[in-house]
Amino acid sequence: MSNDMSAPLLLEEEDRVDAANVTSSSSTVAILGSGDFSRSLSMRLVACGYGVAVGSRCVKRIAPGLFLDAVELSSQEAAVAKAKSLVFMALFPEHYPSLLGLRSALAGKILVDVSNAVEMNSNRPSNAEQLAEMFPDSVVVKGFNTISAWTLQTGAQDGSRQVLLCSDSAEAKHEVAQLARRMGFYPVDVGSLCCAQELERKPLHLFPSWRGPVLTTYLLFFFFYCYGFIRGILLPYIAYGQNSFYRLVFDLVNESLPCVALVSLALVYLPGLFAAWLQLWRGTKYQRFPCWLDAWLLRRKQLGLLSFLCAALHGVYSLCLPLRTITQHRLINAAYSQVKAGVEMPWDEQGVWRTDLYVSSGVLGLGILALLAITSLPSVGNILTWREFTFIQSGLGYAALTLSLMHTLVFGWNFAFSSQTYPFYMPPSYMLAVALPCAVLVCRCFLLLPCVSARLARIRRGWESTRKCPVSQHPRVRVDRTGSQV
Ligand SMILES: NC(=O)C1=CN([C@@H]2O[C@H](COP(=O)(O)OP(=O)(O)OC[C@H]3O[C@@H](n4cnc5c(N)ncnc54)[C@H](OP(=O)(O)O)[C@@H]3O)[C@@H](O)[C@H]2O)C=CC1
Ligand SMILES: [Fe+3]
Repeated sequence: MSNDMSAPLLLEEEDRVDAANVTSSSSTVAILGSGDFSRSLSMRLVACGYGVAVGSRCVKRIAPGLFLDAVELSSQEAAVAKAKSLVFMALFPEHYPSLLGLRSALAGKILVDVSNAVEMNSNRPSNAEQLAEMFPDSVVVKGFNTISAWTLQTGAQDGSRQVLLCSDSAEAKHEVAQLARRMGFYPVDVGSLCCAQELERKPLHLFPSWRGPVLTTYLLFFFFYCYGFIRGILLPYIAYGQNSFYRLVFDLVNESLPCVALVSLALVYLPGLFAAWLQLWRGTKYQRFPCWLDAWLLRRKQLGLLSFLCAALHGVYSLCLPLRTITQHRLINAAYSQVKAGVEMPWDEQGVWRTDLYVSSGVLGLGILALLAITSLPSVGNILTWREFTFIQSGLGYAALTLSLMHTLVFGWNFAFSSQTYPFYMPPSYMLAVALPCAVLVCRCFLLLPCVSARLARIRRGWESTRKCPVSQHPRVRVDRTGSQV
């Protein structure tokens, strides 16, 4: 039995056929404990046609109307006796020892452990393994712990629909999977009971894969905002006494957002380039990447989505520009001055081109980023072939990076022509922000050179292996005694 958490297996469709054979009379399920989880689970089970017997230490204490009428409320012993085979342990693991008296009654039954861990780094065995040790004549299945009582009540329309299951008994797992499927969930087999620890810790994680990307985005924003403030507001104030602190709330945020979007988009493609360079340098793909590179490669989707968020916010901010008092003030003043002086604004052919190029590249870049974000959704990505997915995420991703870079460069160029207002100020953060994307695009172009890309393709197909990984250690290539490949 596998204990590989990285390759969960969706339990087979055949369960559906078995599920259809379940009748309420033959399939009473017992639930020990009469708390929140028990109440929600019993509601769901009754709705799905199961008979339910809830076992409580004191039935009289259960408030009337708390459970559906169809649910049989009884003592723990009576509930266990009514169960055909499944017994849900809807109580906290510290209370498991109080059930030791039911050991013989529970023998041969499947105990479903729904409990969760309370701390991340405990050295103790999982709750499910402890339960299995306490009841050696029963079979323990870990599952349903990642499903909230609320999701159980609403019938899997809200919240996660996956029920992760693990057990040392394939038959027991199959039976619980069948029940989960009938309740409208997707059972996912994650292996044997030694995976229970990982399952129990799952509810303790809060967006684990987003922590690094969110922190990176936040630090980038902080950096660009501070840099823009010092160069664009503080220095002009010190040097020329020019008070432009009003720019802190809108302009500076709107200038920092595209910088963050551009740099984080470059950070999405940078680890792929590092990986390619590393493979070229090592001359083999049969060596693991350093841990930091592995972690970075795994966070590309999150970085890309955050880049899209910043770009979208920049788009919204830019659309709101005409609503600002300062914009209206400047426009009306300029028009008034021109009318007063009797001069007409000359047609600036180059300026028109620049602005159109700037707006158009920005809109196209944002559009492609939106497409990338949509295809990164599992439901959309699942219907694409690997080739289609790579084309969109890599091919179109580089197109989005190029367009965003062009948008920023043209903006800088535009600004250079209107810099009279801020003699000290040329959007400095923009100049910094374009450096990394430029480097990424240049490296990518180098990898596209025919000789380099052909060598990389040979390495990635496993045809080439050089000095860094001796041929004899190569997993796919064997050498005979004379040293030639066979
Ligand atoms: N609530 C949720 O959304 C989720 C809960 N879970 C898990 O489900 C389990 C139950 O959670 P929940 O229903 O919320 O908890 P509650 O506190 O609401 O209910 C716990 C029940 O345990 C029973 N119990 C049995 N023996 C004892 C004892 N010695 N001392 C105290 N109580 C005892 C009690 O029922 P009685 O008095 O009738 O015997 C009590 O109602 C936990 O392990 C939890 O981690 C998992 C996922 C989600
Ligand atoms: Fe812009």
